[in-house]
Amino acid sequence: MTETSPKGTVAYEVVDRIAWVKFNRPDKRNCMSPTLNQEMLEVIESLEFREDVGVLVLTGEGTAWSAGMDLKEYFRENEQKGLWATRKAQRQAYSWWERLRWYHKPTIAMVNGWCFGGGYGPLFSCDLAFAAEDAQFGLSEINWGILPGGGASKVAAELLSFRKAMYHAMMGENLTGTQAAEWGLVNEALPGDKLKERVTEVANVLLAKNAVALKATKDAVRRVREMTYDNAEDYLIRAQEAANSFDAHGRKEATRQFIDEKSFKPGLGAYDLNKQKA
Ligand SMILES: CC(C)(COP(=O)(O)OP(=O)(O)OC[C@H]1O[C@@H](n2cnc3c(N)ncnc32)[C@H](O)[C@@H]1OP(=O)(O)O)[C@@H](O)C(=O)NCCC(=O)NCCSC(=O)/C=C/c1ccc(O)cc1
Repeated sequence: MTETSPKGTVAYEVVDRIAWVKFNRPDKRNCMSPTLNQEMLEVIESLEFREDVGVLVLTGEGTAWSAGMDLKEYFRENEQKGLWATRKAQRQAYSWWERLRWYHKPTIAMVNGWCFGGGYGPLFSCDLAFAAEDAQFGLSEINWGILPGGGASKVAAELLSFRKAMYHAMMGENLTGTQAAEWGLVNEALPGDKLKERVTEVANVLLAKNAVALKATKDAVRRVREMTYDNAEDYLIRAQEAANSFDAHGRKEATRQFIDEKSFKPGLGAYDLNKQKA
């Protein structure tokens, strides 16, 4: 059953351990107002540690994923109120993107349509991203006279080559979902009517993996990007040991199924979570 946040800017439902969370301002192409940012934080926080949630998918109602920041409510109205209001609105936006970057469960962006500017923040926050072939991605900031702020330039520089990031940020041209996949902004592009099926398939693969190891893995990939090789090696030893203290049995059970029972090969798939011996 679909539920909505109190002011209706976010819709969500949990089906078979997948939380489908939607930007829900289709009339405004799901642009992010301060209300949406506040409500999105509350919704994702409420889902994060629910036992019936194993994966979160972020998508959009209607023709847009998100048309970026709300130029009226996020920018103009806050600028009129003063710096305090601008800073507050920034904190509201950045805090849910940050929360999502380090989310306890795996996260997937399912980009169904328009994705502009500020939308690159949550796009990067999600661990994986799948787009409709005809979705449109753009750093449109240059087209209305600002730089790609709110992390958008950083996302372009993180996910694209230097030349492509420059072109994308400076030219104000859009990429289709297909091009976004070729450029590395998203993992894959699919026909719109196949998008949900593929995302569900990916989510189900993740649901069958060891959840403690998945959280450690997604954090590790984000953290090591900024480390030297030696620091990464050290961090990964510690992260592995910390993960083991939360899940002492998983690795031992997987080893048992591989070495003793010979019922699976780690190189070819995940061990059976349901077989754990007492
Ligand atoms: C191509 C779009 C996405 C769709 O076109 P459409 O399907 O023909 O729809 P409409 O343009 O008719 O839009 C429907 C409604 O949604 C509204 N809308 C549609 N995007 C918007 C919108 N970003 N705002 C505020 N109303 C909108 C639009 O004004 C209109 O409102 P209304 O006339 O009342 O029905 C078009 O709406 C459009 O170009 N939108 C603007 C995209 C855009 O440049 N986004 C902003 C990028 S910049 C950014 O995000 C900044 C990041 C940032 C982050 C943090 C920071 O601290 C600093 C910076």
